[in-house]
Amino acid sequence: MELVDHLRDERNKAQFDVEAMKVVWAGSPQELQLCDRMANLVANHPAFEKLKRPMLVRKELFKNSLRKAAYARKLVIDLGLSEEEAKWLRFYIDEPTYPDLHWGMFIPAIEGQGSEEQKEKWLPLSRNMQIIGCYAQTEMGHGSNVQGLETTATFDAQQDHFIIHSPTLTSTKWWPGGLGKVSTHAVVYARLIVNGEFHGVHGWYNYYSFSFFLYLEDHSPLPGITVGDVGLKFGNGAYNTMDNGLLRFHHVRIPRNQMLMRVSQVSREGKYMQCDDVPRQLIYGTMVSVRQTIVAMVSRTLSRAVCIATRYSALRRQHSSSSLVVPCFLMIDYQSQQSRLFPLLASAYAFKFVGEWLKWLYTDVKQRLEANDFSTLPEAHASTAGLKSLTTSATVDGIEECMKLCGGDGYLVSSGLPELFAVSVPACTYEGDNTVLMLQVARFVVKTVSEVGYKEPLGTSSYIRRLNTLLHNNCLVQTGEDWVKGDRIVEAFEARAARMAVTCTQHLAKFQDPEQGFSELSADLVEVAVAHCQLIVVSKFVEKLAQDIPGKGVKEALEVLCYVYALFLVHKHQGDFLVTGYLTPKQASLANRQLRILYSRLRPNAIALVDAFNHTDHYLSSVVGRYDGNVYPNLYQAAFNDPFNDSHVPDGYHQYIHPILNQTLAKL
Ligand SMILES: CCCCCCCC/C=C\CCCCCCCC(=O)SCCNC(=O)CCNC(=O)[C@H](O)C(C)(C)COP(=O)(O)OP(=O)(O)OC[C@H]1O[C@@H](n2cnc3c(N)ncnc32)[C@H](O)[C@@H]1OP(=O)(O)O
Ligand SMILES: Cc1cc2nc3c(=O)[nH]c(=O)nc-3n(C[C@H](O)[C@H](O)[C@H](O)COP(=O)(O)OP(=O)(O)OC[C@H]3O[C@@H](n4cnc5c(N)ncnc54)[C@H](O)[C@@H]3O)c2cc1C
Repeated sequence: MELVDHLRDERNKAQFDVEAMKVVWAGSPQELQLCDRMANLVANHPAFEKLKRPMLVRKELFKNSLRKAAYARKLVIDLGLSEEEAKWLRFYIDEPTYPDLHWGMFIPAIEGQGSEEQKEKWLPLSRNMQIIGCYAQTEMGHGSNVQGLETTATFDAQQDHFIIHSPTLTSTKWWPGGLGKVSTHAVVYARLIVNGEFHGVHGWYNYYSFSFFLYLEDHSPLPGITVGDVGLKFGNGAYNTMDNGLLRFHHVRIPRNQMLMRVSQVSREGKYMQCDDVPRQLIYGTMVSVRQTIVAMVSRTLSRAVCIATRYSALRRQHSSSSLVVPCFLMIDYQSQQSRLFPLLASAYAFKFVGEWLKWLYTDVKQRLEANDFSTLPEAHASTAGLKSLTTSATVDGIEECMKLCGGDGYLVSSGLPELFAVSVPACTYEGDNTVLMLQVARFVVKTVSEVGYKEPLGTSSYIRRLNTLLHNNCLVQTGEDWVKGDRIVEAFEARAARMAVTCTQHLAKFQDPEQGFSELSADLVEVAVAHCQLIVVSKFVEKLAQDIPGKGVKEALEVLCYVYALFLVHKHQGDFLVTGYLTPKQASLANRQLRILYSRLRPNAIALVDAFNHTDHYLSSVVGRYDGNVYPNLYQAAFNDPFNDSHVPDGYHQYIHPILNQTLAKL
């Protein structure tokens, strides 16, 4: 049967080379080839079917996810896949499961915080999955406030042991992924007590289960340990494939050498030693690593939602305002639809490029940390925390908007959007609540501003070096066209960020107690941090455009996206730009007018731009976002694929509907 491409006319409108854009989106021809191979491996393997997921009850769902993880592991071994390939394989399976935490947090925690000897001993076991680990930091009473953790690790010099204990209910470890049912091991964060003295929170390599090797049938916990799952979470399917767990210790003994000893050590004699040249913040290092990974991945999540909403918008017709009878307008041709959709499309590209940059920054920091150079850690912390916060919040809001952009059909599970929303929304909380992370960025920015004159701002804060110019020179834009110049846009974002940061720093200086000031001004400080982070995203997009980008029309299409992203933000936050005095109302309205012109330039490329994401239909798992655009017959069929339609007479019909119809309710 011949396949009909319902989006062919839209595809023919493209003004750029889609294959070349695919390379830009993927990062390189090699990355494109790798992702394509892994995506198709998953799409073509029946083990990874996922459409029935939302219909399954938790126990079936969980078993199903274990089966998929086991198949994935088998494929990794059978096909001899590299760690990078295995990572993409897991990504395209598209189901949160214990390996995410094992590979994403447990192993990095040992790598970053273990001594050489510890790494030699535990890493091979972990990498071969002879043990499965998780990252147990959060407690029932303490998530954001890591210093407040209550679990204790008391050194017993006589037996050369640590005694791990949960002294209160609120000290129960609460939320760690993979902990509830699967892991055999955990990196546990606890307060160190040596000779009755507290030494802050540290990480311990700990085992809490009898089943050291997975093939043991008995998976009951060790004496003194209570472990379980925290319970059903938001959205059927979604994050319920993960066994987020709870864990309590009752005076559990572990050998002294299971304390992760890179940052500090306890000797056989019970002497606490902090390594002089290693900052304490390194125990937070795993979080920096995962926040970077989240930013590297988040653009794919947003691109998926945008791909679905763009394809459906380019197919579905609605009535024009002049004729309520003839359906003529494609949804995508409504200005109002474009003004909601195109900034999200531009954001997906913007987040991709900032993610690439952050990966570079993190790789550099990691190499420095290995060589005991900690100078760039604060910048890495602020950038990973801020960008994780900015991009996940925008992505989750974006998915919800895409759902609405598809009208009623977006709300159907078969659109793929509700599950995508449910699985993504905890990203605003896990790995650091987004507001708490923005407050960390604000601390960094305010500190940088306060130190001007005696400490040179570096990296992402180097614009603060030009504080005088940014505070006193106002915007030079006179026409709409003036707004589509990279350096002008970056300068506008720099001026806004600098002015907001200086105002907040001045307000803070009025408080005698800086912490009280910080607390009272926290809402403003979050806005300062957002301005700083948006500047990073915009400037990295502009820097990307300065590179050599091959392919017919590719650079031009990216330029439009970059300006859409930036001018959409200028419009959305015009209050900031106006209040700081950088823009006049006339300049702000020119930005908005230019934005509309950019939407019309983006319009013919819209479908090609989402095709360039190279998503398979399996990954999208969306009837309305199908590549071939053959939506309506499949939407109809999907309704009948729902087991609820197996019978015309649902359970309970005879019992509860007949009495109403027969007016025999008294018999109930
Ligand atoms: C939208 C869809 C996206 C999909 C993407 C899919 C990708 C998949 C990838 C992956 C799968 C992941 C699956 C989920 C996994 C979830 C796992 C978890 O959730 S693990 C728990 C995380 N828990 C937190 O994050 C707690 C947050 N709290 C904190 O980090 C701290 O407590 C903090 C920073 C809020 C406060 O720390 P203080 O109490 O020590 O206080 P202060 O004074 O603020 O900090 C002291 C100094 O330390 C620095 N600092 C703080 N954190 C740092 C860090 N991480 N690195 C370096 N320095 C740090 C600060 O800048 C400050 O420095 P100075 O003294 O000013 O120079
Ligand atoms: C799906 C999921 C997976 C997770 N996986 C893991 C894991 O593998 N390992 C692990 O250890 N943990 C994990 N967590 C826990 C997660 O890291 C915490 O939920 C997160 O750090 C936030 O902490 P909290 O839940 O205690 O929120 P809270 O800190 O109680 O925050 C609640 C509210 O208070 C506000 N708030 C808190 N502190 C401040 C402050 N100082 N200033 C201003 N406002 C503040 C926040 O903005 C938020 O609005 C996971 C959580 C989820 C949802």
